[in-house]
Amino acid sequence: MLLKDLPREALMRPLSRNEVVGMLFRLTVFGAATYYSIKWVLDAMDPTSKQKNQAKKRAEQQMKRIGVEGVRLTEYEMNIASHLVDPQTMKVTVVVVSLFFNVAQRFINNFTFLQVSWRDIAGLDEVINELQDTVILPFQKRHLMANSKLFQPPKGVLLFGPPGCGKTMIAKATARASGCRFINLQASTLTDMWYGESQKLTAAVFSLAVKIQPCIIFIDEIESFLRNRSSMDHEATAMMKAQFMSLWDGLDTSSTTQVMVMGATNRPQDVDPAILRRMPTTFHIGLPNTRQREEILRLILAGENLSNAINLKEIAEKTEGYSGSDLRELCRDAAMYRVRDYVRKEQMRQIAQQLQDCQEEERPVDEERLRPVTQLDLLFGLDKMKESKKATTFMLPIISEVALD
Ligand SMILES: Nc1ncnc2c1ncn2[C@@H]1O[C@H](COP(=O)(O)OP(=O)(O)OP(=O)(O)O)[C@@H](O)[C@H]1O
Repeated sequence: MLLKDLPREALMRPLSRNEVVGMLFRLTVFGAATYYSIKWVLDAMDPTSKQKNQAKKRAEQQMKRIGVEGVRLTEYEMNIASHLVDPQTMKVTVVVVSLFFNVAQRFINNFTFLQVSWRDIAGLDEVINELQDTVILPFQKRHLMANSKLFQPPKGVLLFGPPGCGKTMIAKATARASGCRFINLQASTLTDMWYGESQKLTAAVFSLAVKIQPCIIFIDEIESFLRNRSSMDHEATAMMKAQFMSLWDGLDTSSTTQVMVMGATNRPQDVDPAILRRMPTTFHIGLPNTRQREEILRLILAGENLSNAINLKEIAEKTEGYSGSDLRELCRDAAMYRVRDYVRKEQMRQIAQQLQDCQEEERPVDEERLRPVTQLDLLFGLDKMKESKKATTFMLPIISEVALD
């Protein structure tokens, strides 16, 4: 029946109460159905929606784990919250909170769990003591000097030195000792974004840090992100750097803000001077000397089954120019020799048994265990490392000549 076929009185008569309620009900159901259908279609078209939801959940879990509850976060802050590290367990969960597919992909398989405290760092007592006085104490004892503008943690700290010498470990242990929350910010999180998104994320870094303070924003390889400005910089990059600095300066407006930016770099000469000015507290984490190398070796090998004839001093003396990370690699190699020996012995035993066609004999308990690491293992590991170092030094000019594209 068409509208014009209805009698005029039927159209003019006022609606009864039940009719109005019925109509409102139908309108509500129709509105809700339309809303959810459109949402469903948009979600189905958005390739990142599943990740967004997972990310949101993970960010919430992460916030709960570090003891922050009831704080409302924006989408961008959620993204940054995924880089939070629990200072007490020092567990970092790099999770997929990124709202952007390409960046999310990079984090997808990157679940890492780290536990770093001062006890895991050897040979850097002087740096640790200095950090204790200048950075950690102001965070730990903030209740004592709440009104003092002088006794505040520095707003910027720079750790610099060659690769593999413990800068990242120091940063994480500092956060743990000071009880700060720790945002482990990778430059790519901010720089790979579409135009405009970088700025929103940069703002989110600081707003999140303030919401969850006390907080350390850690930027590894800071020179890749805040390098010397040049006229060749992309407009978006230049704007993002300027915004980063202005937000950083903004931390100074309140004496009660407990947020610190900590950067680490192997190339301080490449860091923008304006950034260096904002990090007046610097710590040089250099290559370890003989005594420090011996301490690092002792720490790395602690808990391992070592032969009584081990002489770590000899190894420390023979590893001039090695970083802590090199020493760990050397020890790993040395420890592997005994595994290889064990496997070989096992294979020989099986072959011998097959040849004799005899039943498996009961083996003495000692044969079930790995033999201790010996001095010879360490010396073999050292030789191997020297060879590979020589090869990389030889390869470097060749590699640098190869065009990257
Ligand atoms: N002083 C140290 N004590 C114990 N282990 C160390 C020390 N220095 C380095 N290491 C070992 O080397 C590894 C790398 O250290 P870390 O990542 O902190 O170095 P880094 O200076 O930040 O390097 P990069 O500049 O390449 O990021 C550590 O996981 C640790 O095993």
